This record gives sequence, C-alpha cells and structure tokens, in this order.
Amino acid sequence: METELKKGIEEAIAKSKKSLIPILVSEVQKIDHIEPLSFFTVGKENYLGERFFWKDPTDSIYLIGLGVCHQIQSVDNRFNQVEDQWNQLLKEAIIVKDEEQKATGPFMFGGFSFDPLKKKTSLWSKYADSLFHVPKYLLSIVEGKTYLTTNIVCTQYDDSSIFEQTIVERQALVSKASKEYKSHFSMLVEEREVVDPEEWKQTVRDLVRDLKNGELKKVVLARELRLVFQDAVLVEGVLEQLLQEQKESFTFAFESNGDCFIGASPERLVKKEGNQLFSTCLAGSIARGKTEKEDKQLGDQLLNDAKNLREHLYVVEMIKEAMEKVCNEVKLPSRPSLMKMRDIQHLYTPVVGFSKEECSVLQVVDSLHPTPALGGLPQRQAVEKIRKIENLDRGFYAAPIGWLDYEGNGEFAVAIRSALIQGNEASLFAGCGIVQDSDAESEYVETKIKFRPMLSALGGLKK
Ligand SMILES: C=C(O[C@H]1C=CC=C(C(=O)O)[C@@H]1O)C(=O)O
Ligand SMILES: [Mg+2]
Repeated sequence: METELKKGIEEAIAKSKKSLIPILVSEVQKIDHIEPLSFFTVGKENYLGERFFWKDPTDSIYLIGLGVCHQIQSVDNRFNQVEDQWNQLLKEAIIVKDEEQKATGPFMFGGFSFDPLKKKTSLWSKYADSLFHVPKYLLSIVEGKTYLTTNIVCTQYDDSSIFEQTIVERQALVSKASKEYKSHFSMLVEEREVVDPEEWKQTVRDLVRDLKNGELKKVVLARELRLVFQDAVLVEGVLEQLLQEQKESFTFAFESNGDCFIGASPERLVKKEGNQLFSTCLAGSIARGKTEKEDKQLGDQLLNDAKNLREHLYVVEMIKEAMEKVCNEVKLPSRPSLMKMRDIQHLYTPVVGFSKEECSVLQVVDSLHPTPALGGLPQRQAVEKIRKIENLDRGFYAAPIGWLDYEGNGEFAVAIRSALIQGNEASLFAGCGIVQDSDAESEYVETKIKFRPMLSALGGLKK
C-alpha cells in the first residue's frame, strides 16, 4: 500500500508539472480501531485549529479530520461555487484504495453561514460564509470498520520527500492515538446574556404583532449567551461531554484559525446515500419531565398543542415541497411523533425520498436552507425579517454543517445547540419558532432549555 502511495505521489507531481495545477492524492488504509476522541486529541500538537469531529445520532459514522490539505471558500452563489471547486479538485485526483467504503478517500467537511447578507460583526471573523476543509488525515469509522485516509495535494514544486515525511508523521499519530485519552475541565466564571432578556422578549412581541397582520407566518428568532472561563476551554473535554450527554444528536466540532464551532444538533438537514435522500422536520418543543409520568404528560401535551403543531406543520410543508422537486418519490408519516433528548423533546417527522439523477447533496442543501425550523415561512421574507430585527450575528449557527465524499454521499445537520469557542470565552446560541400565537415569556424559557446541552457540556450548568 505504501509503495502505491509513493507511486501516486510521483504521478501527481508529474501531472502537476505538466498541468501547473495542484493534484490531490488520496490513499485509504483499513486500520485497527482507534478511539475517535484520542485521534482528535493527538492532532492538537501539530494541527490545533485545523481539526474537525463528526458523529451521527446512530453512531454508524465517526469522522475525524486533522490538518487542512485543501480549503474551499466562496462568496457568491456559494452552494454552486463550492460544488464546482470540489469537482475541479476531484477531476484530476489520484485515488489509492482497495475497498469501496463511503466517507473515505477524497472527502471534505465544512459548512455555510446562516445568512451571507447579514451585517457581519467580529464574532465570526474566522469563518468564511462557505468554508470546507479537505483534511490531511481522516479517520473514518463506518459501521464499526476503521479507515485512515491520507490526503496530499502535490504541486509542481514538490518532490517525493513528502512521501517519507507523511509516512513518519502518520505512524506517530496512529501510535499516539492508540494510547489512552484523559479529559479536562475548565471553570465557568461569568455568564452574560448578550441581548437583554426584556429587549429580546419585546422583539418577540413586536414580531407576533407583525405575524398577525402580514403575510409572514413564522420567523425563528435566536439569542446569544456569552460565557467567560478561567482558562482556555478544552475542546476535547467539551466533545467528550457532548458524546456522553447527547447521544441522540449529531456531535460536531469545526476548528478554523484558532476558534472552534461545536455542538450537538438533533436535526438532520439532509443525508444522501446513493440515490436515497433523508431529511428531518424538527420543530415544536417542550421540556423533559422529572418523572416518567410527567415526561409522558409533557410529550402528550406537545403532540396536541395547536401552536407547536402549527410551528411543525410549516416545516413539513416546506421540506416536502422542496424534496418533491429533487425526488421521484417522497414518503413521510401523516402525523409527527416525539424525539426526546436529555434536555428537551420535539415534534419530529422524518422524510425519505429517492433522488432524481444528477442531484447532488449540495443542491439539496441549497434548496432546503433555511427550512422554517431555522428561518421561517415564507422563506425569503422570513430571512429578511431576521436580518432586520435579530440582534445577533448567527454565523454558522442554524446553518448546514457536514461532509461530502467523492462519490456524492454526504450528510448535513443544521448547526443548532451549538457554541463558538474562542480561547477562554464562548458564545452559545438558541432560537425558537415564533408564530401568531407565540408567547414571549414561553419562547424565552424555550431558548433557556435549548442552551442547556452546550451549557452542561461546558461545565457551566448549575445542578
Ligand atoms: C432554532 C432552534 O431549534 C429549532 C429546532 C427544533 C425546535 C425548534 C422550536 O421548537 O422552536 C426550533 O425550530 C435552536 O435550538 O436554536
Ligand atoms: Mg418552538
């Protein structure tokens, strides 16, 4: 296998000398199991600020990336541009692998900001509106099998010494990652609501008045909580906590230039496997009960609550319509069920479809984002409203985050229940769907519940 990587690199350098464009070499090895968190932690030494972590709710896939061998960014027409740049890179790529397995080989991880037209603050200066990383090393644990992909972008100026360097580095990574991982914690010293609660509730009241009088049916409003810690927050510790406490969610971390966007989202935007497409309608919320009986009562209340059902129905209508455009067949249950996480329960409708030919994951992301679970209805007007009245730079919060492989498989979640970690500070985000019969006080309480997963993982939740 290693000689094949060497050959691949030599071929890529020769190709690059002729074409003058960089050439990607991607080699996949099946390896013994490595703990995902160990691999992530070991990457800190050489790749701090260039790591990502992803786990899906069924634990069927773990993806950990270290280093950035190629970066994709774009400004206008961003979903198409990312796709074009990705296809450009893939066109000449040299792939060395023995076995077919999704989420291995040429692969990228990243996401988009919620609204590229929103006025920017310095909060998200480390994240472009579209940002994808092709990792140097990718650990993929897919249905219990472990793979290590090594990606190298070769240019006309390289020589085969990059082969030797890579082999040495990769052996060191794998052997260190096989040792045990120790967790750490930081202490929270201050908690600050970035927007005054009364001001936020007033915005909700004003919005409810508009919803009663205009064509807008739903707008999702969010707010930010800023935390200060004694020491720099250790992303590994936060991830460990999220993995333990939010098993039913997508757990993700995406580092960029020293900051880290991290979270545990229960909400899939889209998954594509072959021509099968999966999406999720998740909107309408209530607390978990302290006892089983109370929990069931609350769940039943949610399933029969007109306001929450309305909030949910708008999402179902929009996702169904968008999926029907790209699918030959779309299936979904006629009524929502409950999805329960540690801190909250939601109304949930899964959607399955068979995609038409030539329909890519990013095209589906483009047609869905933002769904009314994050934006509102009608979509464009709701986003405009948020841009105008919401006192928050959402950045990557509530926007698509996920991965794509070279065969067109991929999965994106919407990045809610999330936080942006910046050294010894963090911003947490939480929003809720405002409809005509929303009550500002209850919506405020709902956002408080939605802060809990991240607050707890950051060690800041008072028990
Ligand atoms: C916008 C968020 O949640 C969405 C997802 C599920 C339920 C929601 C709700 O009931 O309002 C929201 O639409 C968030 O957690 O920040
Ligand atoms: Mg709600």
